[in-house]
Amino acid sequence: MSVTREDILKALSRVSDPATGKDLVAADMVRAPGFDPETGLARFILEVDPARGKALEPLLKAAEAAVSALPGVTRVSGVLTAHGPAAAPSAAAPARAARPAPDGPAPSLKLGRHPTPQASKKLAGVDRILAVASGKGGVGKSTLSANLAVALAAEGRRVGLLDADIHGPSQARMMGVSDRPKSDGETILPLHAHGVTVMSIGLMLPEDEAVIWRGPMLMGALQQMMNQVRWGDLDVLIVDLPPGTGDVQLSLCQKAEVTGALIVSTPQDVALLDAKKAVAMFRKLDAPILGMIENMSGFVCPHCGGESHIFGHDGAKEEAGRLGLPFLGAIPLHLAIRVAGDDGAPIVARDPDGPQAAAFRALARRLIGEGKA
Ligand SMILES: Nc1ncnc2c1ncn2[C@@H]1O[C@H](COP(=O)(O)OP(=O)(O)OP(=O)(O)O)[C@@H](O)[C@H]1O
Repeated sequence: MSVTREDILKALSRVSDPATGKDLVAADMVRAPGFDPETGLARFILEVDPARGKALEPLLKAAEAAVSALPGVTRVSGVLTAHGPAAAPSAAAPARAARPAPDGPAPSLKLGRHPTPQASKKLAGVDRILAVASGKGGVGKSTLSANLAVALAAEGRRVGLLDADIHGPSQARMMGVSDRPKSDGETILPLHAHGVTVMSIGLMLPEDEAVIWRGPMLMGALQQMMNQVRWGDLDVLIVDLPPGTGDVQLSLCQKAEVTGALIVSTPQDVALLDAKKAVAMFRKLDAPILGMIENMSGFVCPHCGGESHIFGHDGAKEEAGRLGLPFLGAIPLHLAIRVAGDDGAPIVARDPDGPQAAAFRALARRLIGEGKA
């Protein structure tokens, strides 16, 4: 039996928000109701005040129960999404250790709106946009993005680094920036570290605010980070993407002209399987893929200097060959790389001529040599 949009709205109009006494439809909280007759899945989004966050979980449950009672619905997926301006962090919401505490009130810019139409996919003043992506989390995307940014800057390029990993931003920690970016209400002034212009959504929002963002909210936030940050003239803007093949990746390719994607993977089969999905996504979105990079390629013992291949060896190189992509290099797994990133000075900044920086610097020189960065 098919369920219509109106059926879902009718069910949701029988659920009231206890805070206002209004039903969800009358309160204009319902977005994107939909039904998939093949799977029996009904979907909807509730757009809510971010300040109420988790307190609205029972309301979401009640809304899902109302929709699941409709004949023909076998599963329900309701999502809470936030609207409204970013608030300053509250004492009740301590920042995660990985995120430095911003030192002032949030800029008055309203982050977290739905995407708006834009005339062009070109970012004024920005020559190239490189997307750093991976299918799987934790493979070293952020480490590569930060070190590549610093390495390109060391070669004299004008480089921006945008942390678009909205649910797990780490560039503020890796690049060692903690000040709250300033804003004139129209534009956001980015920060600068190690010769790179840096911006992270993690510097703009209290941690518990973006976690409930989905779909259009993520897209809107990314669009604002691209267009409202005063990047200045850049040879290259590196975008550190979240892991996977979700809304942020899609939105970046739809809203901006990605000149090249770099796919990071460890040599393990599971990571490579996910990397293949990322490659397929960029191909579908017509974004050029510059190649694959193998991170954590071999473990270099800090004591004896010997190398062991904990996660296997050459997996990404072989996969790149199978996919018809260039293999752009292997980064060793080394304690110094992790420690430098945790300390806010990527290894290329901390020890530019050392052996661990070499692979990142070679990648930067190769991309410049090929006119890609
Ligand atoms: N080559 C390396 N040698 C040593 N440690 C590394 C290396 N690459 C990454 N790491 C460490 O592994 C952890 C995960 O790396 P990173 O945050 O860069 O991955 P990610 O793919 O961006 O993760 P996420 O999916 O959370 O965004 C970090 O602690 C980082 O310091």
